[in-house]
Amino acid sequence: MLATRPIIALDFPDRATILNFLGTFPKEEKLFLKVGMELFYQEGPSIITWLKELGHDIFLDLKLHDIPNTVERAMTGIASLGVTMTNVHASGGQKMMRAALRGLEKGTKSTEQVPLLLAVTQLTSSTEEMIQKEQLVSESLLTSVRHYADLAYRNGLAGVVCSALEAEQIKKYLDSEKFICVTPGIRPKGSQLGDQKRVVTPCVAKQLGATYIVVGRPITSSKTPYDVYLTIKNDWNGEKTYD
Ligand SMILES: O=c1ccn([C@@H]2O[C@H](COP(=O)(O)O)[C@@H](O)[C@H]2O)c(=O)[nH]1
Repeated sequence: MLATRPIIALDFPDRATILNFLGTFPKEEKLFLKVGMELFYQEGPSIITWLKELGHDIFLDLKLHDIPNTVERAMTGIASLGVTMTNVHASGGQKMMRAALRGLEKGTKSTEQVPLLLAVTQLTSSTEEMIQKEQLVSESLLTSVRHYADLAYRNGLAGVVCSALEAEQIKKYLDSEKFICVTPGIRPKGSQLGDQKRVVTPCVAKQLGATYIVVGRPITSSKTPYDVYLTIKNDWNGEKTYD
């Protein structure tokens, strides 16, 4: 399985700004949008209903990380929103991951699909040095990411959030092509890295086995978001490369 549409990270403060942003896209273009903490905490669940009514698919990226009971109950609420994908931090542990799945199953209507549950491994803004010094991880970053992916896989999650740099290794390690690798830290050649550390271009992400790419600022900060979106989409789909 390989997604054709890049997921756009809608890191905006409110509905008015999104209306402006989406106004630069043709109305008939159905997008895969990621709603994260900034937008969800400002606008609340109604933002999801609204974006879905416009015909878009939603990845709700709240990265839950709490005790299993709390995460289970929160996920029941999230499932009722009808999102396609959502996530937890893998470092919350196996019990928490299983609780999250239970919550999603409880909250999903019998006529709808249970949202895909992903586990965030190591943030794409983290480096080898950071995880060793700040998290006291004694293994390499790749080993840590693979370990979290393995926990997610063995506990029935659909996939992980990781850098595309690790996607190939994860799939090999788990011997599963179906396991989803959703990869932020995507930067077309020449674009600003910002706080991202483990980055690749859309084209390289595909070669490395990413299932989905997540792109925010290269599109949302552009003066021509739709053009940039199409260029990234083409690069991801192998129709054009940057050099
Ligand atoms: O490891 C992670 C997990 C989530 N993200 C999110 O993806 C987007 C990336 O945005 P850019 O503007 O393209 O950097 C953002 O919403 C993050 O919260 C991530 O970057 N890394």
